[in-house]
Amino acid sequence: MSQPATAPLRRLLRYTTPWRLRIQAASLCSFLNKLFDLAPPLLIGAAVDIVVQRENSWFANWGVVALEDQLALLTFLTVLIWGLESIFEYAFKVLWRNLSQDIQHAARLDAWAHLQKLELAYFERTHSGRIMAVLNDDVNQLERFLDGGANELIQVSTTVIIVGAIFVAASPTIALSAMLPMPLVIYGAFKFQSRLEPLYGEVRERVSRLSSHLANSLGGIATVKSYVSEQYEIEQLDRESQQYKIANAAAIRTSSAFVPVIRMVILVGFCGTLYLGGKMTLDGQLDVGIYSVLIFLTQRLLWPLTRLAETVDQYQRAMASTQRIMDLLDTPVGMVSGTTALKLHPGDGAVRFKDVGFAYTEGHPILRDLNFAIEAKQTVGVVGATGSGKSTLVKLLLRFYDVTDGAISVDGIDLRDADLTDLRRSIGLVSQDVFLFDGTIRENIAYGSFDKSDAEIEQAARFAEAHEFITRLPNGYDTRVGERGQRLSGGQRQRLSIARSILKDPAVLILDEATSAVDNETEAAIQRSLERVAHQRTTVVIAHRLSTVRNADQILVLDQGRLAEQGTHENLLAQNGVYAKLWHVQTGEQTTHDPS
Ligand SMILES: Nc1ncnc2c1ncn2[C@@H]1O[C@H](COP(=O)(O)OP(=O)(O)OP(=O)(O)O)[C@@H](O)[C@H]1O
Repeated sequence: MSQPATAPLRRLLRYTTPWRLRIQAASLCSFLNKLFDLAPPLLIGAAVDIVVQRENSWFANWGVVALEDQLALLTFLTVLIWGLESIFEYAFKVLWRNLSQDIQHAARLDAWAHLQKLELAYFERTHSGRIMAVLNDDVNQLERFLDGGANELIQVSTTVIIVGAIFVAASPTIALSAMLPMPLVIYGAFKFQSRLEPLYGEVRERVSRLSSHLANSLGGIATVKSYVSEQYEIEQLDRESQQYKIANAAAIRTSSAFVPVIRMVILVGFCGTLYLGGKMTLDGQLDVGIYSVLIFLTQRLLWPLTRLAETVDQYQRAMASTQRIMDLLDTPVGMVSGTTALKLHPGDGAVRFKDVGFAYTEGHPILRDLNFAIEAKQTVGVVGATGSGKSTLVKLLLRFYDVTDGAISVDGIDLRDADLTDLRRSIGLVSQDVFLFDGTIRENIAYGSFDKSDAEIEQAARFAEAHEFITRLPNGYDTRVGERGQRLSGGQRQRLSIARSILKDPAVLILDEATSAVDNETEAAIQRSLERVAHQRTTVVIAHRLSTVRNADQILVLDQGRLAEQGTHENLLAQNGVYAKLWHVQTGEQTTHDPS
């Protein structure tokens, strides 16, 4: 959720406070560079003045009477001014470019760091493409503006002020005619700006939809191919891309009109200077030197003002991007860590659910009145029909979400009071959806346990019965697994994920359908390694196949979010309820307790 719309420039200035001194230095260099850049017309005026007025020239009035000395002074001033102009040009370029690099780096990193703090629910309601658009496009847009646009803005303003001042000093009448169109130009620029703002907002929106679409389709490329939906996907992208094109076309139509309009308005001022100044010079009311200065300066005014459109344009885009970056940075963190340390070691980890209720959306409870306790080192099976809330229960234990009612505690500490990092470090999750990062096997096993040695990584792999297949791979532990581990089989991926959990050495291990997607042989191997790992820690096993949890210390049977039954396999069969029915369906067995 974004904060109330504060002006983006103000938000940018607040964000860039640490760089304020450097921004001021860069702005000063931009100003000084423009100041010296505007001096050559004055030098031309002085040259004309020397050759026309000779001993009555401006220089002569300052005490330099000899013509040769006047020319020498003019040459010296030219070298000095051009030298200073070059020095300040170098300085402002280096300063602005380095600033733009530092700020874009910080913005990207801050946004990424803030994203890491946001709760799972944020990612469920926000498209990944939209997030990527902020981290890439918006940050780059800001970088481009700081790289060139900020300097442009300062230099255009400097030009208008200095040229205006020279005109007023030279001849208020001509200044009036030259500057007459200026309010119109500035009004026009702001008018354009306000018209462009929503248009660019729309363009940004379309870009993010386009990225979302791409990210989504690429993620499901195997499904696209298996359903032969390539043409459909092309048409979908065509539609999104068309929308982007249309949004851009509207922005282009408006922004393109600016330069021609401005040029024609400035022409009025230029003609005024030419005609009025010429007439006054002919009448002897204006020095010929000053007349030439004014002519050249009007030219100097023309181009920066025609570029004003581009600059305003760039500014506008940068502000739209800033708004989105700042919105992301200001997104409140919905899941605040508690302060109680929770240093669990294998052998600890008694879990208690007390009157727990939970709803993803208000009014639609998924879990209701859950009451159960898991002793430390116990293995607990959680079973129930699809959609009964098994995975949700695990998500609550990891505190991906907070309970709506009741409380969950580990070793007597309410999860909401516990330090979140401690809590998640104490819990290992092996789920059906294994996620491997695009890196080596070694990096993937060590993910989250970055300080572990190669020997420990290998030992974890042996425990997970993964070592053998890893050593058969061309580069062993250094084999790259590809994006999302695509180059490995499902069973291999699952074994790596188990190795990762073993290396983490958590007090509480959660297996969410960990073996449901693998063949019998792999399942047996995985079961063996899991049993080895499970016996010394609290383990929660979610399974559809009841045989997986048959030996658990207790089994929780969920039915539409409620705890329908609870007990050991034998107890539950004896109860002849939901569990017993499921067992019969899965095994085809009748039990001695079955009265039918
Ligand atoms: N992020 C979510 N937002 C909204 N509803 C959700 C979310 N995740 C799950 N649900 C809903 O919660 C209910 C329980 O889902 P859950 O994944 O916990 O069931 P499950 O018992 O693990 O199912 P399965 O055995 O199919 O994995 C389902 O009705 C599901 O639609």
